[in-house]
Amino acid sequence: MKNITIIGTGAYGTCLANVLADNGHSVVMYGIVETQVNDLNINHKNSTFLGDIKFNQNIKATTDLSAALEKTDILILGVPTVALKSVIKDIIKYAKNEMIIINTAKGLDEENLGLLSDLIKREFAESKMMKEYAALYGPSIASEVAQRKPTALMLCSDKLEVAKDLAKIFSNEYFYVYPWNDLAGCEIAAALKNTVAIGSGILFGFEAGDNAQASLITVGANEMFLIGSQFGARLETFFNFAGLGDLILTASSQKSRNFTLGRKIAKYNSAKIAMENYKLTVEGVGSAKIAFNLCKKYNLKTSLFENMFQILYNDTKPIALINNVFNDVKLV
Ligand SMILES: NC(=O)C1=CN([C@@H]2O[C@H](COP(=O)(O)OP(=O)(O)OC[C@H]3O[C@@H](n4cnc5c(N)ncnc54)[C@H](OP(=O)(O)O)[C@@H]3O)[C@@H](O)[C@H]2O)C=CC1
Ligand SMILES: O=C(CO)COP(=O)(O)O
Repeated sequence: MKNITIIGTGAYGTCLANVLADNGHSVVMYGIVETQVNDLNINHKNSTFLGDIKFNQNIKATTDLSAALEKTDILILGVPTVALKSVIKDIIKYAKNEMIIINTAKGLDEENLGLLSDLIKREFAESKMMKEYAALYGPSIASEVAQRKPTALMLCSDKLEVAKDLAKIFSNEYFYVYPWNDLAGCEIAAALKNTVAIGSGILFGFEAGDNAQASLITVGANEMFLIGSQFGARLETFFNFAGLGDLILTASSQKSRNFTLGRKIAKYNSAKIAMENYKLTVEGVGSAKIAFNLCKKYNLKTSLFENMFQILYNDTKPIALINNVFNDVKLV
């Protein structure tokens, strides 16, 4: 049994804490909001993010990072991409021993137009506190995981043996975790599917039809691979749970925040107004900008990512997506 620390008391961190506590591990969550920490310790709930769902009573939560890192074997990063750098700096300050780091944030490194794994490895390098790096990706809406509904994912690490060992720690009768070693492919797929989901939500909001939505998801999958191949991503990854699975889920489920933002963009006929009115974590906005800049850097022609950038950052009317996205598509 492992000592596992989860950074962030948000939706995803909490549902993973539940899986790991169900598997008999010792789980401590670190959060910055005292009411959330108290809610977890006293009521075994996370009312802010997951309503009335009751969690495993063995989960402990704290606002004391030093205490949270007392005996950590495995550290799970459960905060959004924008918070990663500052969180890692704090972790290094209080870390007591070498840890396996598992990232769950679905994003990319905006500053260096690179992978989050490279950013995280770089941030930890000098401290020598990172024993191994891995990431958990796949179709896993937090509320469903929290309700112990069947979910299948990929545990990715450059080293397949490490991925196999970690997959066992997460796996149980409702959480099916498969080892995989194409980290670049999983990360690109995880980050970019969110932008595709916003686009799919826009089409849904405009009642463009199921044909259009399925076609948009297809364009998205092709362009995700095109961008991913610049990082050495493998085509197979775009068919596994981290690739196809998460793309289908996020680009079609009304439980997805990215898809929901897209619906609101259609409703308000403006991305700017929609974003002002929707304050939940939506990773696809940042990914759209990074994808656009990656395409410029590598001289790639994409239709969906170009249109999504214009809609999200230049207040182009969202109807442009329907008008433009199927013109001159490049398929793999
Ligand atoms: N929700 C889901 O279904 C899934 C999410 N993910 C990914 O997981 C990542 C986290 O998402 P999710 O849990 O949904 O996000 P939420 O918005 O639900 O929660 C984020 C949590 O991180 C906390 N946080 C933010 N900054 C810091 C910080 N500096 N130190 C400590 N805690 C901090 C937030 O605190 P505060 O409340 O104060 O903002 C909040 O508790 C995202 O990249 C997302 O894409 C992956 C799979 C599924
Ligand atoms: O990544 C997710 C499911 O796998 C969660 O999607 P949203 O962030 O769009 O809610």
